[in-house]
Amino acid sequence: MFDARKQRLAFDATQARQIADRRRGIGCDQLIVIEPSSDADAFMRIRNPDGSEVEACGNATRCVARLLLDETRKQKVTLQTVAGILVCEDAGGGAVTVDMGAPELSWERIPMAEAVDTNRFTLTVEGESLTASAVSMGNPHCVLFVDDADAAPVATLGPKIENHPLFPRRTNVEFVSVRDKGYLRMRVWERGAGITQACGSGACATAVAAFRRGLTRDHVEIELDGGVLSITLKDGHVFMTGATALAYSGTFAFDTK
Ligand SMILES: N[C@H](CCC[C@H](N)C(=O)O)C(=O)O
Repeated sequence: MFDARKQRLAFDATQARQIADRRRGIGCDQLIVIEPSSDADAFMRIRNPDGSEVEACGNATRCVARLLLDETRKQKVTLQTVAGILVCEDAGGGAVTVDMGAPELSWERIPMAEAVDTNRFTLTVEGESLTASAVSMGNPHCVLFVDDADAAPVATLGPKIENHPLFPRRTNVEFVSVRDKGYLRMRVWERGAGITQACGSGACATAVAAFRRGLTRDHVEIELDGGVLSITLKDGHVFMTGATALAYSGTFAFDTK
């Protein structure tokens, strides 16, 4: 995460790839640059390790919000992304609640390449028919409900679905098993990043997809490899709460020389 509010700092796709590449750079799932904003407390620019600039990153939103809440001592801050403005609130004990906005459920706005019922559609991958759901939280998500997420072929099936022709802007892929109506286990293959420990926007998309299928209630705990997120669906919005383990010694700026 680079704090560029005090100086004009920008990374192109090549530089983002170099920084995010674990073999040569800092190594990360997303590169986040905090920029000034005239419409919110800050602008958050999000790049995947492959250099692609994306619309949402739930976990980064919580981390940047933590930084701003600590710095401003406010109870609530706003963060602008290319997809809109998010309201983030101190949830106590170091946790942050983000209003991730309203999910997008129409196939055209996910986006998908053809008309499907995004609640339940068939995806054919190398001759195998899979049943899936699709949700956008600003970024696209393809959610598959499986018997055991821990046994799901995330590393082999994830990239095939990420790059499936049905998703013209690619997609994040969630493999989910239902423990009960209030608890889900989720693993993720992220667009432009691969397998990660957690995907906040993916957890939000999963909660929406599960609720639409009648598998869960409107509040659910989602267990990811990196920890548990609490998701609440209320008034058409998706609220995500989770603790932040932010290793930062105050704000810092990147030397652009
Ligand atoms: N790979 C995602 C962006 C980061 C999402 C994830 N890290 C999160 O916490 O939401 C995409 O291309 O849409």
